[in-house]
Amino acid sequence: MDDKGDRHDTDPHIPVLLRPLLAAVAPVSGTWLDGTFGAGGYTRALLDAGAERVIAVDRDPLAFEMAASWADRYGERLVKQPGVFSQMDSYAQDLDGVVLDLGVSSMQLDQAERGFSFLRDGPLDMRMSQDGISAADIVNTASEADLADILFQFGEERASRRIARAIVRARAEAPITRTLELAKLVESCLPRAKPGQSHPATRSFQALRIAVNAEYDELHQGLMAAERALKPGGMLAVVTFHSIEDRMVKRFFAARAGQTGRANRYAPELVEEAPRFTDVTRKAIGADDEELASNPRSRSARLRVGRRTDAPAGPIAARDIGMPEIERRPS
Ligand SMILES: C[S@@+](CC[C@H](N)C(=O)[O-])C[C@H]1O[C@@H](n2cnc3c(N)ncnc32)[C@H](O)[C@@H]1O
Repeated sequence: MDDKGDRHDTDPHIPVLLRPLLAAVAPVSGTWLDGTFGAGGYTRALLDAGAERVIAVDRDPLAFEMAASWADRYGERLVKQPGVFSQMDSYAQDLDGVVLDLGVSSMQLDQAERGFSFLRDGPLDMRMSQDGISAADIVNTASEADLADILFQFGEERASRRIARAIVRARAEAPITRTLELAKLVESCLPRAKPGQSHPATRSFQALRIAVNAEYDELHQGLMAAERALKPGGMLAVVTFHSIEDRMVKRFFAARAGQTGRANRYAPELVEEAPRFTDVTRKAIGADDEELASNPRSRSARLRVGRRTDAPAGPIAARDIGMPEIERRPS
């Protein structure tokens, strides 16, 4: 293990918005499901706050290995469940609470060999679950138009066409297989970042990661699965890291809280139904100054919370919560 690897075992991932999350869902009791176990920061906090049992889900097989040193302390109160949170209702029912802390963990980002980081050289992988198609598969086989759509729709990258063209030209010479190779290629298509601006490859890497792990689809399915798995009165808390995810969670709660109106100007008028969630956060909760100072990752984190009612669960269309869909943009 390299020096970064050693650091992961001792200081893996600082949980974001933990204090406001616990305050928003208090009092914690009964059975909870943590759909994004990661380094277990939320799971541990829920167990320590009074949860009798936490079902901890993660699609990354390494997540549970890293928790081996402390997880046994909780005995049968901690149930490790490898898998995806979109299937949470097949793992458990009648839950008192569900927490989702979306995206990647610091351990995943910091390990060069996982291929998530544009700052560390590694294989262009980005698979949280370590199976399925990798970022290299997409980069080397998708059409130029599809690449541009992924970068634009999933990463809000305005230079998507320019970058897609550069990728297709470069891969005609040799496949793009390393993270830094792609990062440099993206950088060559964009103006140099000014001080304080994010790295030019940030949006492209985010877009590819989202595509590789089908993250928007997981979120859409996961919100519906939580609705099916929660008992009346149960709490759903979701922490997001960028505007598209936050929009999806916001619109889901708005629609489920029985708020009428249109999800967007093309969508049909939402029908007023018995609310499936109440006590929904009016305004997303962000990090306070103390957390911002101690954990830069918290800068873009947003928390939204809702309480399940006894109204029957049901489906909601992806477009009604503003999920981006890959489709050709007019040229
Ligand atoms: C931001 S980290 C969670 C950190 C955690 N809250 C903590 O305090 O340590 C996100 C984790 O969720 C996992 N993950 C992301 N999407 C998932 C999904 N759809 N199903 C299951 N696990 C997922 C990732 O593998 C990663 O380990």
